[in-house]
Amino acid sequence: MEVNRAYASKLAKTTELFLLSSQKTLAYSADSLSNKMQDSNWLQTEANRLKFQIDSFNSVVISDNTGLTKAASPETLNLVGRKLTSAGSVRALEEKRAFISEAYISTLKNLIVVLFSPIYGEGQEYLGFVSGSIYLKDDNILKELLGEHYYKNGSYIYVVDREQRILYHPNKARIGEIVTDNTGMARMQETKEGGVLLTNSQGIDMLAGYADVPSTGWIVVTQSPLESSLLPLTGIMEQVILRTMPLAMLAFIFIWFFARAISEPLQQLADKARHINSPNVSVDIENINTWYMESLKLKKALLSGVKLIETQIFELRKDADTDPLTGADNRRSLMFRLNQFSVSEMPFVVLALDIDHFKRVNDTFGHPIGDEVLKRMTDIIRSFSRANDMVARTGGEEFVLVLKSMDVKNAYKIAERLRLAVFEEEFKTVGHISVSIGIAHWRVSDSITIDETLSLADKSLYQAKQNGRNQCVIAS
Ligand SMILES: Nc1nc2c(ncn2[C@@H]2O[C@H](COP(=O)(O)OP(=O)(O)OP(=O)(O)O)[C@@H](O)[C@H]2O)c(=O)[nH]1
Repeated sequence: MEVNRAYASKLAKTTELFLLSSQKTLAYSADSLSNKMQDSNWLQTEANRLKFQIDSFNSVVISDNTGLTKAASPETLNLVGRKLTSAGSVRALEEKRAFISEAYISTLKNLIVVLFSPIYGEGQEYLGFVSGSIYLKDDNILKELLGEHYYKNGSYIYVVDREQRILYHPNKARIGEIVTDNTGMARMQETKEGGVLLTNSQGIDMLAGYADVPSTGWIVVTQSPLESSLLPLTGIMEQVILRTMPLAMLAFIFIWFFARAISEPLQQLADKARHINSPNVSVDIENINTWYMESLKLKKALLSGVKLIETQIFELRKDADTDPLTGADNRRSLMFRLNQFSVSEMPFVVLALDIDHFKRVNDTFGHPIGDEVLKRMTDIIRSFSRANDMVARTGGEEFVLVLKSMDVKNAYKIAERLRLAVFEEEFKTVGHISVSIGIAHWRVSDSITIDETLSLADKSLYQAKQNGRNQCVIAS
């Protein structure tokens, strides 16, 4: 755009110079004719000189103050003796001063621009004018200057006057046309010189540079298609992309690896956080490779969270499985373990134990003392259990001792020893008490359920109570 502006500016200045010097030539000639208006030979010679000495004008006319042609060159125009009625001539006679006309259609039907210079006599009386016409469509210096430019990339030059009439254009047919559909025209008329991105009458985007010719108000426009201006850039862009591609790929791969290395421990930690209740989650978290400080901090936070949860779960589980007074397992826990034994076909013996006349203990010594008896009783029963056996409190003063992998005979011996141990115990405040024990055996070969086994043990216990208490009874 700037290149176009500079070129348009140069052309506009050259045009201005040409017009001013042409006008000076006419003015000088007009001066020399002040006392020669009656000499038609002289006038014709002068007209020929102006026409043929330089190529500024396509025709030269010398008129008197009535518009009558006194001399015209080339003579083939046959204007001598004819009255001039064209717009320029009428204006020249009226204004009696030097000026450059707007473009108009001449008497001879040419599209012309005419330079007028008045002729004054020695007493300053108006005698007529000398005019030089430039035919916009024919050859002349101005056409050489403005009309002929050859570009390969679709650039071209045109000139418009104040009325936006085209004076020069590579397409001759358009000369004389008024431009109406050029989006940059208003701006050009307004600012006189500059650059503008416009859409021309063919709808093509153009980068235009423009400059005005001050003496005529013409605007010289040099414009190039936007697309052809950007075309080299596209090539450069392609080259830049091609050359930077390997580096960009390398950078991309590096970033990808690095991002993966960063995200991997986070991903794994998030995965473990999602399955926080799975077994061994702490070990899994511990094994995650947290190679940078932030992930390490996250791992530690997660581990302490897991530990807290595990502790709480352990506490809750313990609460759910144990009897709060004695710390023995409760009925829920008992059933769970017995079912486990049954599934794994592990034989066991159930001792259902009930304190005799416990109501009396409570009634005599009070409930808190009764509680102490229950706790001590638990300890005694526990002292008869082995590592994988189980002590459960199943009711107020009822207990169950489960003896794993044992036959009834041995179980009975243990039950008897337990009963005696209780009987011999000196309970604090209370003194001696006794227990009754019902014994039931479970084997997979007997095909009885856990509930049936417990029920059998209860029945035997009931039998022991019926038989007078402080004794052991084996289920039949
Ligand atoms: N101190 C205390 N007493 C309890 C608890 N749970 C139940 N008991 C009492 O245990 C007693 C059970 O009485 P009973 O079922 O009549 O049986 P018993 O007096 O032991 O008589 P037999 O079993 O027939 O020998 C009741 O007095 C209950 O209040 C407890 O947690 N603490």
